[in-house]
Amino acid sequence: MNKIPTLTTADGLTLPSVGFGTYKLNGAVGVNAITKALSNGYHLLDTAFNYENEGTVGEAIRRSDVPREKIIVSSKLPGRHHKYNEALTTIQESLYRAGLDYYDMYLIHWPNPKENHYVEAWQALITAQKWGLVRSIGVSNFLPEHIDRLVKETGVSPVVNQIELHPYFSEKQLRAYDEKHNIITMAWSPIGRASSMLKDPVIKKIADHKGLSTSRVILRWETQLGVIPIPKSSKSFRQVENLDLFDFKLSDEEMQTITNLDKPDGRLNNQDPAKYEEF
Ligand SMILES: NC(=O)C1=CN([C@@H]2O[C@H](COP(=O)(O)OP(=O)(O)OC[C@H]3O[C@@H](n4cnc5c(N)ncnc54)[C@H](OP(=O)(O)O)[C@@H]3O)[C@@H](O)[C@H]2O)C=CC1
Ligand SMILES: O=C(O)C(=O)[C@@H](O)[C@H](O)C(=O)CO
Repeated sequence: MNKIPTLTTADGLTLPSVGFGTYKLNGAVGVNAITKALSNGYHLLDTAFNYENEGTVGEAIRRSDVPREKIIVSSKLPGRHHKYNEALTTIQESLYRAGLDYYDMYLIHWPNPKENHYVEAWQALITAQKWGLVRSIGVSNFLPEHIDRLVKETGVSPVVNQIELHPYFSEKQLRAYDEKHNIITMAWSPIGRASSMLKDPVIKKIADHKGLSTSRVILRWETQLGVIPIPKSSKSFRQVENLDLFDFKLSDEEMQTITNLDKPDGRLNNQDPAKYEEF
């Protein structure tokens, strides 16, 4: 397998251009899957307070042969703890759960604009970074209006925005906004949670022509867009497949053909961050 390229955040953190999603990987089964992912070459792990598996991630890191300092561990603040003091306590709890001294990246999971405490949450992340609890800070599911407000009220920009992104929802405008503001876009559910997207005839035609699986074509499309996909798999052979993206390329025409699959209602579960709230 070819070496995995890296991207560098605005504040100097080096990120592998593909990460590993851990939602639903819990307990002993989760520890085995995540330890395997580390040995298969994933050095960016995505977790969240709400996944209730930060302990699982921490245990996998301890069991792995990969040194802690070679791994980017990223977690997320839940919507119910956006108030400043609660947010700081939650980040500390997140670290205790994982048994780690620091996170490399910490994100606000959802903006929850009706609750309207996300600026306070951001101030807490800024403090956590000053205290050395987290190396870099970012957001997830934030729209430009939410990020503009963070920057206006605190002067500090997130370095990452993790959003739903796959061929049926390719987020052209939000990607352009992130790029303009030097924010790296990460793609969640990058293969659409193995939905019918993996059988899409347009993607399948490109995949068949190149002798590849549809998941590899989709993940390669994302990396060529400059986005970091974080596919999850409990199976070692799929983990390997999903990382094997760097010995082939999609042509400009193939890229555009996949981008054209975008649909306005292409979200998997209709989770529009302007309205959807998660606690
Ligand atoms: N910030 C946010 O709000 C959100 C963040 N996330 C993050 O993004 C990560 C990835 O998204 P997720 O929702 O898990 O969905 P993914 O798009 O990563 O799909 C995961 C599903 O695809 C299957 N799969 C994986 N690889 C293959 C393959 N090569 N061929 C066929 N099937 C495959 C997996 O099954 P199996 O395990 O059996 O291989 C699993 O069912 C999450 O784990 C989480 O870390 C997710 C949602 C929201
Ligand atoms: O996986 C995540 O990070 C989420 O935010 C999930 O809650 C996701 O949105 C979901 O699965 C909701 O049903």
